[in-house]
Amino acid sequence: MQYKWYRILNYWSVRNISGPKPIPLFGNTLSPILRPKPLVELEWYKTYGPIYGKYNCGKPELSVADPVLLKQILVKDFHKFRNRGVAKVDDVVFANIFLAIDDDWKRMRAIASPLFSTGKLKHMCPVINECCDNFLAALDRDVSTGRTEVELKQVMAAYTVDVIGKCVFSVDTDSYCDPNNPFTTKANWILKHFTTSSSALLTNILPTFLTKRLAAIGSSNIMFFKHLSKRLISERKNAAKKPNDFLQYFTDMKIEDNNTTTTTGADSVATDELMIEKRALSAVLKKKKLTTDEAIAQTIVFFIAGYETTATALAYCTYELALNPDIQDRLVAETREAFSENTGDIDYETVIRLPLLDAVISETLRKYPPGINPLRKAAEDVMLTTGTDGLTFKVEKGTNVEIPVYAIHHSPDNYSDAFIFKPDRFLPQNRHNIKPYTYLPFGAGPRHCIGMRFALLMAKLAMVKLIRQFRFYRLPTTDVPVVFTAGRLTVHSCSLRVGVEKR
Ligand code: HEM
Repeated sequence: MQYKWYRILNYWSVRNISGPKPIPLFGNTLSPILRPKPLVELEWYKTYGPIYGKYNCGKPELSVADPVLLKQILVKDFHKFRNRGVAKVDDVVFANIFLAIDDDWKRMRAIASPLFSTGKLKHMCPVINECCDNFLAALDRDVSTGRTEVELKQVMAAYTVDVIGKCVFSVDTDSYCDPNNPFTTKANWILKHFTTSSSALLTNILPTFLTKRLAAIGSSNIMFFKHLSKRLISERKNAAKKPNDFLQYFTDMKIEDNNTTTTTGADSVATDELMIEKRALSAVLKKKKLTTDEAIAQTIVFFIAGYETTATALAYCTYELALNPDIQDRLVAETREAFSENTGDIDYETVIRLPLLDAVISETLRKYPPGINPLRKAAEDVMLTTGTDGLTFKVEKGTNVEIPVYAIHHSPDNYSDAFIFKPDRFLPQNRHNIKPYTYLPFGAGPRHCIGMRFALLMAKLAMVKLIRQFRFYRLPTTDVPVVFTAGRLTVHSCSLRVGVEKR
C-alpha cells in the first residue's frame, strides 16, 4: 500500500516537475481546506514557479501560469484541451454547458452564444435597469431611516438574484426585502457545495455509494430549479404570449446557421480567439436542438454561474471604492456626465463605454477574480514548451491542467504593485501594457465565460447608479485587508462591511 502511494505521488518528481509535497490519500487537497485557496495558490506559485505539479488526492494535476503556454492550452491547441476535467455528478447537472464535453458542449455553446449578442443585451437593458432601480429604492428607504452600514456581499447578491431570476425565469424575487427567498437559499446551497474544497475532496475519496448519498442531499436544491422550470414550460405551452427569457429561448431553441460568437474583451487576443472560437463551433452539428432536460440544465447553470460571481465583483468593487475615496470621486465625476438630461437615465452604449468605470471593474476583477479556476483536461498526449526557459515536457492524456488565476493576477512579473487597487492600469492609454494571457477573470479561448458581457453590463449599470446616489466609506470595523475564507475555492470573504450615506 505504502509503495503504491509512493509510486503515485512521485508522478511529477520523476518528470522533473516540482511542486508542493503531497500526502497519501489526500495529495495536496488539505492545504486549501485549512487555508484560503487564493493564498495557498499564490504561495505555491512563488515557491515552485509558473508550472508545478500537484495531486488532487491521487490524481496528478498540472498548474500552469506561463502566458505562452496558456495561449497554447486555451486557444491554439483548444481541440486538445476542450473539456473541463470535472467528475460527472448526476445527469441533470451534467447536461449543462459548463460540464458538457466534446460535441455536446459544441452544440450547447453554439445554441447559447446568441443569448449574449449586442441586440439581446440591449433588449435585457430595461429589465436590468428595472431591477436596479427597485434595489436602489429599497436601499434608499433603509438609509433614509437610519441605516449606516452595509454587508456588501448580501446586498449585491439581492440585486443579482433579482436580475438573473428575471432574465432566466421571468420571476420577481425582490431579494432585498426577502433575502430568504428560495432562489437565493437554494442557489447558495448549490454554490457552496460546488465551491467548497472539502466537497471536492469528499467526491474524490469517498466510495461511490456515499458520494451518491451526498449528491442526493444536494439534489433537493437542484430539484427546486428543475421543478420550477418544468412547471413554467408546461404553463407556457398554450399561452398566447410567451415571455422573452432564457428558459423560453432554450425551450424553443433551434440553432441558427450563422453562429454568433462573443469576445473576451481583451483586445490583444480577441482576433485569435474569435477565429479559434468560430472554428471550434463550426463543425456540422447534427442534433440542432436541446432536449427538455438539457434546456432546464442550461437555465439552472446560468442562474448559478451568473448570480454569485457578479455579486462578488460588485461587492469587492464597492469595498475598494469605500477604501479609495479619491477614485470614488473621479468615478462619480465621470458618470455624472453620462446620464441623459431628458430621461435622467443612462443607455447601453454609454454605460459600456465609460473608461474609468470599465477600468475600475477590470481592476476589481484582477484583484479579486470571482470565478473558480479554469480547468482543462488533455484529450490526448500533448507536448508543451514553456515561454520562460524553453523547457519541453509532455502532458499525458487525461491530465487536468488548472490555471491559478489569483496567482497570475498577483504576480510581480505581470503587475507592479499587484496588491494595490490601481484602476488606471486598465485605462485605454495604459491597457496595452497588460501582457496577453495575464488577465483571466473570465478565462480565455472558445470556452471562456459565455456570460461575460451580460455580467459586465449588470455590474456597470449597478455601479454607475449606486455611486450616483450613495457614498461608501471605510468603517473602523471594515476588514483591511480582506480576510478570505478558508476552505472555499473562490475569493470568498468572511465580511465586507462598509459605511453608506446618501449623496
Ligand atoms: C463577474 C462575473 C463572472 C465571472 C468572473 C465569471 C467567470 C467565469 C469563469 C472563470 C469561467 C470559466 C472559463 C474558462 O474555463 O476559461 C466561466 C464559465 C462560465 N460562465 Fe461565467 N463568470 C461570470 C458571470 C457569468 C454570468 C452572468 C453567466 C450567465 C448568466 C455565466 C455563465 C457561465 C457559463 C455558462 C460558463 C461555462 C461556459 C462553457 O463551458 O462554455 N458567468 N465564468
